[in-house]
Amino acid sequence: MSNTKVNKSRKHMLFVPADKPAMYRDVIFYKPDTVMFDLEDAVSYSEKDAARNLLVEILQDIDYSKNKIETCVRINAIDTEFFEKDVEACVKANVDLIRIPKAETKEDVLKTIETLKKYETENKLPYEIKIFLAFESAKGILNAYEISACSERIVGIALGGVDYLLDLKASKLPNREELMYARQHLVHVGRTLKLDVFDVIYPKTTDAEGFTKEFKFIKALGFSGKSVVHPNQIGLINEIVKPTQQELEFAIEMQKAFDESIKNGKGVFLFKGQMVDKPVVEKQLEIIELAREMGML
Ligand SMILES: CC(C)(COP(=O)(O)OP(=O)(O)OC[C@H]1O[C@@H](n2cnc3c(N)ncnc32)[C@H](O)[C@@H]1OP(=O)(O)O)[C@@H](O)C(=O)NCCC(=O)NCCSC(=O)C[C@@](O)(CC(=O)O)C(=O)O
Ligand SMILES: [Mg+2]
Repeated sequence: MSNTKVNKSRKHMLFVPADKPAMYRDVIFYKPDTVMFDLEDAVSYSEKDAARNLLVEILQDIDYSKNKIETCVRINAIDTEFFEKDVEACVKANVDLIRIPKAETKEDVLKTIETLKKYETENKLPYEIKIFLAFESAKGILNAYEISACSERIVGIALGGVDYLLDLKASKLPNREELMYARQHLVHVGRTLKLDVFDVIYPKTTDAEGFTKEFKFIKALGFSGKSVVHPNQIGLINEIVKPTQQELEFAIEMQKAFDESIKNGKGVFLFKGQMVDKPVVEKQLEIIELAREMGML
């Protein structure tokens, strides 16, 4: 994973409205993989400047990377009066990532990156801020591959379900069937380009059962993780993805058996009644890696 200061895979990105000072410190206890301070839709027009100033002030003070938390800021779109100041603030706040909302064209994303480069150079930033793109419209979804492939800075993509439904003039179905096309399209784009792929927010913050069902479903579709709006949802994701002790032991045993088999010149063999070859072992290696990240090893 391409990441400037924090080196672990992303499963959750926690939205924090950038105008809520009390939430900034609490985030350290919730331990999201990525904290995403929002300057866009969670902040009202009258508070945009104050929120941006607060963000720079607090991020110069708190070092989230010490707690292995990656920082991201969702900026306002390029066609707003806030855009340029938001980008400058991200550089001054030394963030790891910028999330570009409502991405629709390659040209706008490239212009955003040019603006970012200008401020990085002016401020002599010693690293490159990476980019996460959110697709939130029919046009964005259709152009997603071309846009996502336009720069090496792009490390992940996300589906913004609330705005997407508005744009599509669609409504929520019981199992979110209306999102299937966009979800599967973005998973294909993300996996082709080796980017993280993030699913829509789940707005019912106290519905653990509904959240768990939806998270298991989107993991099975191939998503890396989910944008979340409440700390409760971080714990739920950790519980779902954390391998059981039994799964971990199985993975370690299979890896050992595979290494032995390779030494003996055999690429395929039977392990506990199951055929095993390279891709089967690679899946188990993901479990071992995740267990390591989650402190089980
Ligand atoms: C919903 C609510 C107000 C409820 O708060 P409440 O305080 O009533 O909740 P409580 O349960 O009482 O909180 C218990 C304790 O946790 C603390 N706590 C709660 N949430 C926390 C948090 N996020 N970060 C840190 N701390 C938190 C709280 O401060 C309290 O701390 P304490 O007082 O010390 O006990 C709050 O969660 C919240 O603001 N969420 C983020 C909302 C947001 O950013 N929306 C914009 C992004 S989506 C969008 O724009 C759509 C999108 O664009 C998306 C896309 O593109 O993907 C699209 O198109 O789909
Ligand atoms: Mg949105």
